[in-house]
Amino acid sequence: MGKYIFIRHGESNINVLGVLSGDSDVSGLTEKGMAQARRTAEQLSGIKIDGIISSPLKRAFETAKIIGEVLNIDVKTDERLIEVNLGRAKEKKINEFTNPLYPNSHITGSIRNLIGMEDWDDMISRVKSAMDSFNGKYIFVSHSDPIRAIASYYLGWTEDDSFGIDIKNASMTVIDSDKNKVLCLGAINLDPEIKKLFY
Ligand SMILES: O=C(O)[C@H](O)COP(=O)(O)O
Repeated sequence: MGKYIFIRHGESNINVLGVLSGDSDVSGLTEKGMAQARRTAEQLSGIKIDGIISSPLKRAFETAKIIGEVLNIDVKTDERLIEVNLGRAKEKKINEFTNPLYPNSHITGSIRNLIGMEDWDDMISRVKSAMDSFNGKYIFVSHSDPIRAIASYYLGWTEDDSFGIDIKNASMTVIDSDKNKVLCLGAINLDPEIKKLFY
């Protein structure tokens, strides 16, 4: 356990198509996604951490490599940080599965089982397992759903409670698991008071 800076990868080619990625690995970063990753790396310059752990998917690993180059830290990958398994929704248009009253939103729990999507609690368990394996101060580069899920867990929220959370590309969500606290959620500018915890 310790302090974790969860970073969603930068914008990917599939993100811009309005297509659900899931654990698909067909998509790397756009030029904008690379610029987002570089901007986030600059926010983090000067921190002292124990490592960078990344989802093995190309869009996340490319983001982690950009951050690692700026911070001069090698990147390790861990499958437990991979994006949610979307079942039959993988690589399909987002709005085929979201509530038609709320286009471009999240697939909600009731549909999860119907399409064979990974269970919300299972997703939380695997991210927590990764945190248990890396004790200290880490950057975890991951994806929209796992970050929203682990933040909701530490906020004491359900999946429905978190429906309004939109984890932006290359944004930072900082969790202090020793204190069971979410210090920031989807931030693109890191609060200096939070950054001090990583010196
Ligand atoms: O498309 C998806 O699976 C999610 O909505 C976003 O996934 P990503 O964070 O890997 O882009």
